[in-house]
Amino acid sequence: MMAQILDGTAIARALRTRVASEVADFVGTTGIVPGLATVLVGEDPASQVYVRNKRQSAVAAGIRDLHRHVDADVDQETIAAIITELAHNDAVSGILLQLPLPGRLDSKRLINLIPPMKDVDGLTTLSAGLLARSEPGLRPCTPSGIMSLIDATGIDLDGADAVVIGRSELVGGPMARMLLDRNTTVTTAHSHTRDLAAVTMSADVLVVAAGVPGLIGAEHVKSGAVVIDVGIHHSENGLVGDVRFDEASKYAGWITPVPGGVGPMTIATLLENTLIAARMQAARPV
Ligand SMILES: Nc1nc(=O)c2c([nH]1)NC[C@@H]1CN(c3ccc(C(=O)N[C@@H](CCC(=O)O)C(=O)O)cc3)C=[N+]21
Ligand SMILES: [Mg+2]
Repeated sequence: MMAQILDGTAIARALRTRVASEVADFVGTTGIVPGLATVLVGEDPASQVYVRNKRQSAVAAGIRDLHRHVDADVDQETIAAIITELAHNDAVSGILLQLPLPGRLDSKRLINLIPPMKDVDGLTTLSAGLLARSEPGLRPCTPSGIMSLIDATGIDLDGADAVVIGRSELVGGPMARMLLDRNTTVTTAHSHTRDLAAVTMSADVLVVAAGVPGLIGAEHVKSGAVVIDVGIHHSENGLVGDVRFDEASKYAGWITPVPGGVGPMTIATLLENTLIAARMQAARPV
């Protein structure tokens, strides 16, 4: 049996179309055009590609594009002032500070200058706390997009075994929490896990966000599992993930490709969060 492909490109396109139509309705009823402010520091080529994709997708969905690009040698106070200006700017519904930042900048302090209602990346300490308590709030885009992918398979998550590899603040941490909120039995594995295959072989849902190219192969995948590959690495053979696709797809029931899996869902979810943010601010201004 070969796995069915979880086509993130197609599922993200459908989500972007739905968001675009809801944005048009929102503009019609409120007169407010949602705005997304992306903040890019420096010239990292991958970050430039991602930010360009986010801006283009926003415009295509009827969201206003407010971009700030600052030099790599910017100091902490300058970028703090930019974020504070965006925080008070009524044209801005959502603020996304593209990561990683140059190491001498204090990312956490800068992210926490984003008001919770404009935190479309779900990365502030407050948004993380709301998720930890299962209270309503903006959720990080990648795990939220992955939940949409898993739901597209139609599998029943209640009582299922889920394994997340990785515990980052951007992906693995919030992913485990969101799967728990859907009543799965969640295990988090990471670089210190002794016997990875022993843990992953029971997974009905396996989310791989380890940042290690080709970490997961045939010996890790339970028959029929949903396998989500968050990894994205440049290699001689183009982009590859954390999962050896050729091997894992022989056993998985569903599997995401790289590219065309999680990446497009991250961007579509960012647009969804920007609309949610605009709705919150229309109801109760920041
Ligand atoms: N504050 C912040 N929020 C983020 O959400 C964030 C971030 N910083 N820093 C970096 C990571 C990475 N990320 C991706 C988004 C889209 C694709 C994407 O569209 N990938 C395409 C391929 C793109 C390509 O060709 O390189 C795909 O997988 O099909 C990938 C990765 C968001 N991130
Ligand atoms: Mg890790």
